[in-house]
Amino acid sequence: MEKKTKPIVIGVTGGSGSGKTSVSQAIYNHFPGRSIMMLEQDSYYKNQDHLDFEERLNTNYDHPFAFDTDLLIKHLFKLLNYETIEKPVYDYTKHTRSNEVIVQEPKEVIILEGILILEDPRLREMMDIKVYVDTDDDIRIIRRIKRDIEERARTLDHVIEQYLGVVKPMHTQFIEPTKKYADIIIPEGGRNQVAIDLMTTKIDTIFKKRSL
Ligand SMILES: Nc1ncnc2c1ncn2[C@@H]1O[C@H](COP(=O)(O)OP(=O)(O)O)[C@@H](O)[C@H]1O
Ligand SMILES: O=c1ccn([C@@H]2O[C@H](COP(=O)(O)O)[C@@H](O)[C@H]2O)c(=O)[nH]1
Repeated sequence: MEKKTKPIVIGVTGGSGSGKTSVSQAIYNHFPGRSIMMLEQDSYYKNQDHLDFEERLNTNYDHPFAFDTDLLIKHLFKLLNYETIEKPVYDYTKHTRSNEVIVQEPKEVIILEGILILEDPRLREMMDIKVYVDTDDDIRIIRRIKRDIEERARTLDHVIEQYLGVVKPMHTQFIEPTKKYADIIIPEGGRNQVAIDLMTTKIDTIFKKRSL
């Protein structure tokens, strides 16, 4: 009996501020109206409704324990089985899940993006292509300061304290070491058009093979 095809999972990882969201968006935007979707690991940060705001501020968001990885894996399995999921929505300003969910229909190509997606062997096992966006630490912190103040309602002092206390050491301990699992390493994220073209060409081939 012919083996049924399953959706393709492309994992895109890298440190905070490396440009992995920009790379993933650029790939996704190349295929308007096609069977492709984004799945952000950030959506699977654990619910923290039981903690007060001060405690949430002190959570280590760069440790694998911060994520509800079981739920992410469950949803990924459903998508690979062509089932619809209800994706959680994370609110960075409140440091917890919002009450909303996004109904996400299955697609042929899934771009899974996040800082620690290559850290869990179960997730690695589910990916067909693994990409690591490799950007210097100084560039990443500059981007993070700008983004966290403008978009995530943080103060400069908080961003610096969090970076030195948690983000940097967790990056060294958990994120950087996952580079060895990558099939492709993209230097300097967002604007590496050559790398984005290579990825979109590969996805085009997948669509053609599936007559999509
Ligand atoms: N190549 C780039 N040059 C300049 N700014 C960039 C570049 N790539 C991303 N950015 C900016 O840096 C910030 C972080 O990028 P993002 O793609 O969200 O990174 P990540 O998802 O890895 O945290 C965003 O504000 C984004 O617009
Ligand atoms: O409530 C939260 C949740 C996450 N963070 C930080 O976000 C980054 C991951 O997002 P990127 O888009 O990859 O930067 C992670 O480093 C956490 O520290 C947070 O500050 N608060």
